[in-house]
Amino acid sequence: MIEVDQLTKRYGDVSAVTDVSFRCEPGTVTGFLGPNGAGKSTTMRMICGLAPPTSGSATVLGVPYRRIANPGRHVGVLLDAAAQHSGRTGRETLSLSAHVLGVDRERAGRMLRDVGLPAAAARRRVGGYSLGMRQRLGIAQALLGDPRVLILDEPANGLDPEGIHWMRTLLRDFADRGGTVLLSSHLLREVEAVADRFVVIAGGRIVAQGDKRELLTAPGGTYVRALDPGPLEEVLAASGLPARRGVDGSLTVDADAEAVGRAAAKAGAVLLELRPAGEGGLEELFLSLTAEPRETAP
Ligand SMILES: Nc1ncnc2c1ncn2[C@@H]1O[C@H](COP(=O)(O)OP(=O)(O)OP(=O)(O)O)[C@@H](O)[C@H]1O
Repeated sequence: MIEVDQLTKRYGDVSAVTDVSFRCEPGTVTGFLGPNGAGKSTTMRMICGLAPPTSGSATVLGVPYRRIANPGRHVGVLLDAAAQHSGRTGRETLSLSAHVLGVDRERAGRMLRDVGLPAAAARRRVGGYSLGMRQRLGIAQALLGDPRVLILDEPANGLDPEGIHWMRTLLRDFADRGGTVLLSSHLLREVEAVADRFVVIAGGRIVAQGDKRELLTAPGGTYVRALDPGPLEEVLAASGLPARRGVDGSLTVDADAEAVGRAAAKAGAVLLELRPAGEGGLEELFLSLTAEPRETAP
């Protein structure tokens, strides 16, 4: 279980994270999504005790992370795969972690094989690893202590398609055995395939969270994409039907298709798509929720 309660982090004048609250339950994978600079890493660092919050709190397994004795035996963390010591081999890296955690070295060897770093790869120095190999090593490290919770920041970065598939299966199995997973990723299709719940953050604030089914089947309304969205947006606004613009230029309108179609006809808009909102899966939801507010002409 992970509980995040009104976490806020400011760096001087920069509000990195503002009033963020969510829970991750055992037996579930929670996808933590947001555009670059949204506040995902900062939130995860606060959960893991690496950045003190300006206000608010976070607990893992009921206590602040820093109060967990030998945390690697309870919580597997992968925040920055590039941060590993480049002069050590993969095997040395994991043996050292096994020693720190009090895990037998045989398990370290097994973990390396399990994550796809067999003997030849494990004997090489980490400095010569590809990003995908570093991620695999980081995942082996996170799993080494047989934890009940996994906190992974962009674990699929740099993995090849086989690696991404492997990761998905691993996380699903982990959760199905009662584990708790919090996972951030830019790979929306992958998150959609594996996560049970989503937390979406933009500009440091939570813009949506909930069950996958609830979020992806939710809002109703109409999704419309026009060759030039500007005039349509103006007619919609003048008709009392304000639209949310996605970063792909689409508009989501709280109205039925007929009302939007009539507005489009009035605007003389050339439509490329007109359909119920929510059919475009996680990607569409993400784009509509995380679009930057548009600057209006003076
Ligand atoms: N140490 C720091 N000092 C100042 N500003 C910071 C610091 N760390 C993060 N920020 C700022 O906080 C905001 C959130 O950054 P964060 O790294 O948490 O975003 P993110 O969602 O993880 O982004 P990405 O997907 O690009 O990794 C950004 O505006 C970032 O510039």
